[in-house]
Amino acid sequence: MPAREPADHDPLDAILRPPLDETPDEKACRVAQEEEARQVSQAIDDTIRQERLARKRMRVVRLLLLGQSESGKSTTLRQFQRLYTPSAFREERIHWHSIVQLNLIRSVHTILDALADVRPHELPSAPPSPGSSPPLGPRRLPPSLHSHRHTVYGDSASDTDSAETPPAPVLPPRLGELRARLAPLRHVEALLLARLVPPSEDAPFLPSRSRADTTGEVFVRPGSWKRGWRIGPFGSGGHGPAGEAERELAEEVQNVLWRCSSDLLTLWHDPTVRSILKKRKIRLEESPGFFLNDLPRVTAPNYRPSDDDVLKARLKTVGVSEYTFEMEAGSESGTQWRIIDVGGSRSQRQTWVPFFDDVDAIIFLAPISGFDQTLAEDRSVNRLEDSVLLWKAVCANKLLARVDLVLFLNKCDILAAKLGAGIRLAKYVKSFGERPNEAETAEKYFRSKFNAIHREYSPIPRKFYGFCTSVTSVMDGMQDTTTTGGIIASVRDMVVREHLRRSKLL
Ligand SMILES: Nc1nc2c(ncn2[C@@H]2O[C@H](COP(=O)(O)OP(=O)(O)OP(=O)(O)O)[C@@H](O)[C@H]2O)c(=O)[nH]1
Ligand SMILES: [Mg+2]
Repeated sequence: MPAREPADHDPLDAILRPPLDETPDEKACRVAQEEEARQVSQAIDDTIRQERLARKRMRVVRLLLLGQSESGKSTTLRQFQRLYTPSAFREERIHWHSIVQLNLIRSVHTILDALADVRPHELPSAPPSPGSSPPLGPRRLPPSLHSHRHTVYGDSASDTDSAETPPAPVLPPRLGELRARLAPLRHVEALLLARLVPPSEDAPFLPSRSRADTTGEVFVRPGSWKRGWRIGPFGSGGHGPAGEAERELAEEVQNVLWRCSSDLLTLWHDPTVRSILKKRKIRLEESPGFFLNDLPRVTAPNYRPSDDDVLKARLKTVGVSEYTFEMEAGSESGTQWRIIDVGGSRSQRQTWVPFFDDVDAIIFLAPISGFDQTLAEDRSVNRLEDSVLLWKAVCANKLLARVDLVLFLNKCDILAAKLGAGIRLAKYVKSFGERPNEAETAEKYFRSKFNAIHREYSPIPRKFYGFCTSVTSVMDGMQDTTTTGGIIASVRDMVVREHLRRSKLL
């Protein structure tokens, strides 16, 4: 057996030790080389230290927004912009002008589509009929309605049949005339879409129009739509012939809307229209991008979107958009934020995972008002159920085990409106049981359910941050955690705290 080396023996030392027969010249050369090497190594160490310090000083905070489509991710992002980079937010408001117009026109088309095949039982004087979708075959009508011979899709069988088979679809003539007068809106919609999406891009419509649901969503890829939309309708930006053409187009759109304005008001306030929408369970007021209650303002020639309009407007996200900004004010001034907003529809969700790697916190949005709705992309899936499954998956994800999750139980305003209108939560969520059908009780119930999932599925214990939100609200009160501004401020504090804790580990 070889003899054991002394404990402090360093095998490298023997190799690096200068030779015993080193001449004075060789020694001087070696010492000079060693000094040079030391300086190079010192410089490398300094660079690394400085980079680390710069990273800490710059404080890049990464925040990822997750949740199903229409949950409110992009709206939350806009709230961050409104609250922390208000001047940039104000400058961008003009870009939303045409999105609001498109949203408005889409609501109008939902009504006009519903008027295309009105059935007698949907008229206000008609007795209630079981279910919202009447049978399409011939039926016996109440005598008072037999006189209506005006049909909108010319059911020939009803014309030839005896008294047993009265005409099926009927539309009061005044509504037929309104429909005809509002036909130019189709053209305006096409103009807006062509202007919004350059010809090389994907078609901006998702093909999902149906009678019960008002989707048929406009989408554009992030970053591209504002480029095609540089010019506001009031001559902001854009010179030369292209700018002139853009301005003319914008004026034409605004003129048509202005000319249609009183017909639009008549249509929206018509009791027959309201009755038809109600019987078909079309609740436009609760749909994304609802501007029919703002008709005079939005159709006026001098219309400019307000903060509220920008938050209420609907533009579906396809792909991933990363918004980087520096806080303009407050103690966090200088902090760079990267907020990553992803598309939430099912086909978009595979884009999420690459962002799990380097994120300080996640805001997960669960729109609890969706308990009686199905996904636009899959009519067999209940929205609330989808949110619960997504939340479970996010909580259980090992890559996110050490990331703080913030839950926004969103669209509480719509939840309150639905329960207030008599829609019973227990009919859709059996476990809600006999609890009072009130928003406050429902919010508490959902909070505890989502909290329980968080506890059960998180790979390692972590704190639960859950808020009931209506992220379209412009109520601020930074100290008040019941307002959107207050909630976002406390999320910001939490995220910054977490970020600092992580950077200390660098
Ligand atoms: N009433 C109400 N509307 C909301 C609320 N949150 C979002 N909305 C509206 O719902 C619509 C959808 O919100 P978005 O922020 O576009 O949803 P998203 O999660 O980004 O959806 P995708 O881009 O499809 O993934 C918009 O018209 C918003 O104005 C809310 O709390 N209350
Ligand atoms: Mg979005």
